[in-house]
Amino acid sequence: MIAVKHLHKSFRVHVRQARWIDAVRHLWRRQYRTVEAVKDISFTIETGEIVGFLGPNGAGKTTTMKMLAGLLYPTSGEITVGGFVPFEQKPEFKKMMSLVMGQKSQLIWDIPPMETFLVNKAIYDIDDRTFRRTLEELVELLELQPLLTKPTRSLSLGQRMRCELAAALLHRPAILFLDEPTIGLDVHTQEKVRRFIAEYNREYQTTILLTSHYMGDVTALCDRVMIINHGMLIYDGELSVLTETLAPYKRLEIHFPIVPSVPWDDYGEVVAMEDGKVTLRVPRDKVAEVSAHVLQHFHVHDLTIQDPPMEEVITRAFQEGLHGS
Ligand SMILES: Nc1ncnc2c1ncn2[C@@H]1O[C@H](COP(=O)(O)OP(=O)(O)OP(=O)(O)O)[C@@H](O)[C@H]1O
Repeated sequence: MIAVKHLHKSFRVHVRQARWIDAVRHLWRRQYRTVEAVKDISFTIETGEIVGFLGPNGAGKTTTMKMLAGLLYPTSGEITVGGFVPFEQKPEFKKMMSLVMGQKSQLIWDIPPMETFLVNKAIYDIDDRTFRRTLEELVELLELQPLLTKPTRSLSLGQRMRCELAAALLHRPAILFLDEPTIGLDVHTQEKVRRFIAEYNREYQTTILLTSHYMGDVTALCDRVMIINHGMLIYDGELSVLTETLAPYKRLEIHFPIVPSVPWDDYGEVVAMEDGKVTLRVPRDKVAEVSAHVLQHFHVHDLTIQDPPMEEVITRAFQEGLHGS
């Protein structure tokens, strides 16, 4: 569905002078430098996949997404999305994809969302029946009924994002680029948006590329992740493999009425010792044995086994400079 080969994008940026005298001198002779935002990345994404696109700030995620959506022209390399070359901006291409940016609204600010939906209906040439049916379904899934006729500017961030998603999906795109769709939303709304994306993908086999700084989005939605750092793809593979390779341990949280006074270091690395709770980092191959031992020898209220926090795994990926699999 999406194929990217040796993609590069560099920007020519004006160098600002720190001293005013240099700034004046360079008014006539501006200095430029080249920022290589994306350096030789290649990947393919199959129909129906949800792929997480991760990386620190400035890594090149948005630049890549904009090239995939046809908003930026690559410096070199090839992109095909659903058989189209995005920057040619063919009307058929625009009808098959949508780009949602958490930081940028496509809703018209001064009018209610319903009016933007009607504008999109005209732009995408959606017939009345299909429009009504699709809108009905999106209104129900995203709980939009009370929002449809309120001015967009009066909506909360979460309400607006739900309307953004509806606006982006009215023409039933086969491909969805989601750039930080949950940014700034409260935990409850993040959860709602996530559930919606998962359901929508299941129902329509929509191909989704998602960037997010919230690991909850990634763990809930993506089996596969691509990690980009300094414009280069450093990992492309299963999220679970990444976790197992970079964090070959699990977290054991054990709750007691009173924490027994024993050398917990013998069981694993002690991450935290709190009132009534011990958190251990235990190698994956020792987890079953340690858990069984603890349950057998102590009065335990509760014991949970968790994967290490995703933030930790991703940070390690950047530090260890992984190479694409
Ligand atoms: N229009 C532009 N002109 C000049 N430089 C740009 C432009 N757009 C992006 N860049 C630069 O390209 C690099 C990659 O930026 P990009 O926005 O793609 O990163 P990102 O991974 O999306 O970061 P974030 O998570 O902060 O959104 C950065 O160094 C950025 O400053």
